[in-house]
Amino acid sequence: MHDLLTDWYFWIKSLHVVSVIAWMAGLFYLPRLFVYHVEVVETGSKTDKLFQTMERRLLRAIMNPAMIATWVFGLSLVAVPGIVDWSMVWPWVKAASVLAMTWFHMWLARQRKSFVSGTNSISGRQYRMMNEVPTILLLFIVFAVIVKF
Ligand code: HEM
Repeated sequence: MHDLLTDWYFWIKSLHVVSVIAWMAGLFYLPRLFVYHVEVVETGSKTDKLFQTMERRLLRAIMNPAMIATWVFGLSLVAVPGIVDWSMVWPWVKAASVLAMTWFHMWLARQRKSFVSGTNSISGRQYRMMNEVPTILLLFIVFAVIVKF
């Protein structure tokens, strides 16, 4: 099994990066949709339903599968012998950041449901601020995996 993972290392890493890109695209875009949904769209209108459809499809068709693929390929990379040295700092920074990114994904999924039930209580400004979370985590993750401090 270890030999197999080593042979496929570059393929797994490529698939990991592709999944990461798809996941990040959604993590950046969904909170932007929420900003416009709160600030411009009237609750119960046709546009409200259209936004709900766009948000549901983005989350279910792109973000959920991309998050799962990122985890599956990422954990496969962890299992490749000699790739992660847990005595260094970077794997811990990366682990904490990906857990935070996953929490952010779940938070967005909860907010999506609040639009469906008409109970959203978060303002456009707050969604704009939350939109910075994935950017900050992305910086931590990329510096961790590439600089490997
Ligand atoms: C979800 C759980 C994740 C796990 C378990 C994981 C694990 C890993 C591991 C073990 C590597 C290999 C490092 C190496 O070859 O030296 C890697 C590479 C990489 N990861 Fe992740 N990762 C995860 C999520 C993410 C996320 C969310 C991002 C970006 C936002 C990301 C970006 C990258 C990049 C860019 C590389 C390639 C670095 C290089 O050039 O070698 N990963 N990941």
